[in-house]
Amino acid sequence: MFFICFASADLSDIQDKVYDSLKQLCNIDVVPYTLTLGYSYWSADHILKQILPDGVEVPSSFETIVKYTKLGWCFHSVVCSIFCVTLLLIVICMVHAGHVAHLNISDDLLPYKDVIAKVIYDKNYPRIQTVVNKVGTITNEFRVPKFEILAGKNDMVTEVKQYGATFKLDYGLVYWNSRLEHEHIRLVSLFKKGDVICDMFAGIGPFSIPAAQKGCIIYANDLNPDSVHYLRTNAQINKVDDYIFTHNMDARVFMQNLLRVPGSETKLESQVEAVNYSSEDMVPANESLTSNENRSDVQESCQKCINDSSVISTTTKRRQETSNEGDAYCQEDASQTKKRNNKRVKGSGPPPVKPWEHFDHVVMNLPASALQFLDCLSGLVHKKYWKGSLPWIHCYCFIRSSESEELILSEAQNKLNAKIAEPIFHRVRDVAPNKAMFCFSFRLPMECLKDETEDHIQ
Ligand SMILES: C[S@@+](CC[C@H](N)C(=O)[O-])C[C@H]1O[C@@H](n2cnc3c(N)ncnc32)[C@H](O)[C@@H]1O
Repeated sequence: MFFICFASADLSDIQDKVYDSLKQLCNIDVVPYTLTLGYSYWSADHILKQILPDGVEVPSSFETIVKYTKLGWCFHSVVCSIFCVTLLLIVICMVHAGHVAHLNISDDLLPYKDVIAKVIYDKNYPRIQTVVNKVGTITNEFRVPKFEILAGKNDMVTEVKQYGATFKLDYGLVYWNSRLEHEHIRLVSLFKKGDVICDMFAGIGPFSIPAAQKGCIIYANDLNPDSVHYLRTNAQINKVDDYIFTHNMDARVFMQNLLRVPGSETKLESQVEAVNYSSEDMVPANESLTSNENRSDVQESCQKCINDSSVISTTTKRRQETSNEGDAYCQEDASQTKKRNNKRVKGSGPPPVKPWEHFDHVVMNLPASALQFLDCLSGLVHKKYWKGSLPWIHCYCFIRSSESEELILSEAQNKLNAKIAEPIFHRVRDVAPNKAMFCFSFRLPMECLKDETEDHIQ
C-alpha cells in the first residue's frame, strides 16, 4: 500500500486523475504512504514502477511521432537529473516537439492503460499533448492502425522531423512509423542527384522527400488518398514539389501507366502527366555525361553497401544487425540533407524525364505484400526504348525465423519469372520475436525486359 504526495500545485489536475485511477485500480479509498521527493520530480518510468502491481512489466518506452533534437534530449536529461525544471527551460527544451505519444500496451497491462497514459501525459506535457494506444491488429490495406485516445486532446494532426525534412500527417489517417527513420535515410543514401525514382507505396513521402531534396526526380504513388494529400503537402513544405510527381492509384496500375510508351496505347491520366513533364528538347538519359556518371555512382554505392556489414548478400554473408559503420554512412548523408533543409533545390527545375526510357530505382515498401507485386515488373520495360543500365528494385518484406532468404529469393524469382543475380538482403528491424523486416535489393533481371521483336516472331 502506498500513497503519493503531490508536490506541485500546477500539476494537481492531472495528479487528481492519477490519484483517482489509483484508488480505482487498487480498490481503496485512501492511498497511504509518502513519496517524499514528490511526484513532479519523478520520471514516468519511476512513478509507474511504484504504482503498478509487482510483477507487471512497466512500459519503458513509447513511440512519439515527434522527435526531440539530440540537443533537446540531452538538455531534457540534464534538467531532469538535477531537478531544476523551470517553465522557461521546458519551453526551450520542447521547441522541436510535437504532441502524439503512441503506446502499444500489451494485454496484461490493459487494465492499467488509463493510469499509464495519464502519467506519461503528465510527465511529458507540453511536449506530449495526446496519448494514444494501438487497438487490434492492422487489417486495412492502407496500413493505418486504429487508435484509442487515452489522454489529452483528440487531435492526431502533427509534424515530424526526419533528418532535416518536415513531415505533416494525420496519425489517424495515414501510415507512419518513426522507427523506419534510419532505413529511409539509408536507402536514400544510395540514390544520386538526377536519379529517377519510382516510389510505388510512397505513404506521406519519407523516401520521396529526402530523395527529392537530393535532386532526384520522383514518381510517388499511394493508394490512400489521405497519404497522397500529405505527400503533396510535404513536398510543398520542403520545397521539392518541382521534383515529385504524385499519383493516387494501385501500385500495379501506376507502374503500367508510367512505363507505357506514349502513342503505343491509349494514354491514361497519369501517363499524360508524365508525358507533359517530358519536354520536347529532352536529353536521353544515356546521352548525358552526368547521367552516365550517376549510373556508375549507383553501382559504387550499392557495392559499398554490399561491402558494408549493414548490407548482406545471401550468397556471401550471414544476416547481421545494422552496423555502426552503416550508421556513420547514413549520418554523413543526413548532414547533407539537413544543410538543404527548407531551401528550394537549385537549378531551373528537374531535367526532362521519359520513365519508359530510363529510371534508376524502384522502392516497394509494403512489407506484408510487396513481393506479390513483383510480377508487375516483368514485361514492363520495353527493350526497344530502354536506355542505360537496368533499375535497382528495393522490395521490403518480412522474414520469419522459420523462413530463409533463399525462400524469399525463390518467391521473387517465381514472380518475375527470371533469375535474380546477386541479391542483397538488409535487415531493417525486428518486428516480433520471430519476425524481422528486410530490404531485398537487386537489379531488375534482363529477362524481365519486354522484347517486341520476340513477340512479333512468336
Ligand atoms: C508500409 S506503408 C509505407 C509508406 C512509406 N513508404 C513509409 O515508409 O512510411 C505502405 C503504403 O502502401 C500503401 N498501399 C497499400 N496498398 C497499396 C496498393 N495496392 N497500391 C499502392 N499503395 C498501396 C498504403 O496506403 C501505405 O501508405
